[in-house]
Amino acid sequence: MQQREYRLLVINPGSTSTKIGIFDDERSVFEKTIRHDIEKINTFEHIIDQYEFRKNVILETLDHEGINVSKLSAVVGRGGLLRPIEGGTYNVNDIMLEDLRKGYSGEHASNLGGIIAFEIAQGLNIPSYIVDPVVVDELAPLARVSGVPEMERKSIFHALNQKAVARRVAKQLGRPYEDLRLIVTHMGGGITVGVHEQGKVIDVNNGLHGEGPFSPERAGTVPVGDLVSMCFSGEYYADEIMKKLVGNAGFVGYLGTNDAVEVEKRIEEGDEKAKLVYDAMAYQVAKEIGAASAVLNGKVDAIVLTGGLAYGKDFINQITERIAWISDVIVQPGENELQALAEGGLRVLRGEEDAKEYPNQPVKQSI
Ligand SMILES: Nc1ncnc2c1ncn2[C@@H]1O[C@H](COP(=O)(O)OP(=O)(O)O)[C@@H](O)[C@H]1O
Ligand SMILES: CCCC(=O)OP(=O)(O)O
Repeated sequence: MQQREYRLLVINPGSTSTKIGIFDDERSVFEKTIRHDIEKINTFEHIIDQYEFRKNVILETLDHEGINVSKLSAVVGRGGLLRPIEGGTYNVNDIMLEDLRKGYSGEHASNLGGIIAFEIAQGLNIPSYIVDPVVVDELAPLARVSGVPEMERKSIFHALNQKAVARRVAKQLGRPYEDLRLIVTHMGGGITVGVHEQGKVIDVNNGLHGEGPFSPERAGTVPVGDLVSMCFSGEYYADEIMKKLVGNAGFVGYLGTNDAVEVEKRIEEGDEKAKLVYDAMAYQVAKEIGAASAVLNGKVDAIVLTGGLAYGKDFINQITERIAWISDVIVQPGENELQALAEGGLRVLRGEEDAKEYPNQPVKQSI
């Protein structure tokens, strides 16, 4: 049996699931995806209200598996809607906890990653970290301009998995990530299409607050005039509109489920509405990839399709049919987030990298 140096608990709260893993150094010894029903998630008014529920689910799962947390060296969580920052591994500190609790840049399940990691680690007197949070911001100045002076485009995306998968693909292609021009499309509860150039994500749709394709639970880009009318119809409070767009749109809005497997089952049973919505999501993803290819002047080394939805064969076929003319399409279903979290923590534990202190140098705005 190989001797381990470090044992890490890694925690990845997504919009539709909580994923956890135990890593002995780089080696995964336990992984579990705990899926959450939309009905259960909808019983909580705010993301922070899910704290006890998600933490208990994690602790119960570990207990059930007979995993003794007292042997851990560190806890690493996926982080959250903080201020825009550069990528890397960050210590969970007080300012970060405050920003995660209030949702500095909005509400998303990943806000809970740092908070739960901190709570578990504190009880054990070990460090807690977050790695490449969803607010990693490497946008080019051109990509920041929205067209409305009061609004700047923001970088909110699956930074952790997009970077991890891009590096994995670079390895497969035998080239440095920094030399490649990639379009990485993560398709999970949210969908983000990132333009990777010289090792940076220079443009990406804001996967949370209404940009890009609709997703299992989010609206993506919507007709703006109609949205303004809805906001001022007198029928909704602001937080109701936000929940409609983020959480209750996409599959959930049209079909009442965030589960693509369930949608595929309905299609097989002849449900035409399910088919139209599923096909429309594939269509919108392909359209966004087409737009991303224009950012790179059509010179694209590879298009990568990843995330839970990439397991859907028909979904991937539909997207590929529309984009294969642009470049090679590489499908990497699922995600590499647990491994990426573990590796980010290990780099710091081994002294290969210093943990960054939040909020170190917030990213500059362009105008
Ligand atoms: N085998 C599969 N075939 C099709 N879709 C799948 C499959 N497995 C998971 N999915 C879908 O992927 C989506 C979740 O993706 P995931 O990346 O796990 O999301 P998140 O991390 O945002 O919770 C769900 O809609 C789920 O139904
Ligand atoms: C907030 C962008 C990242 C995201 O959408 O994550 P999930 O797909 O896990 O909800």
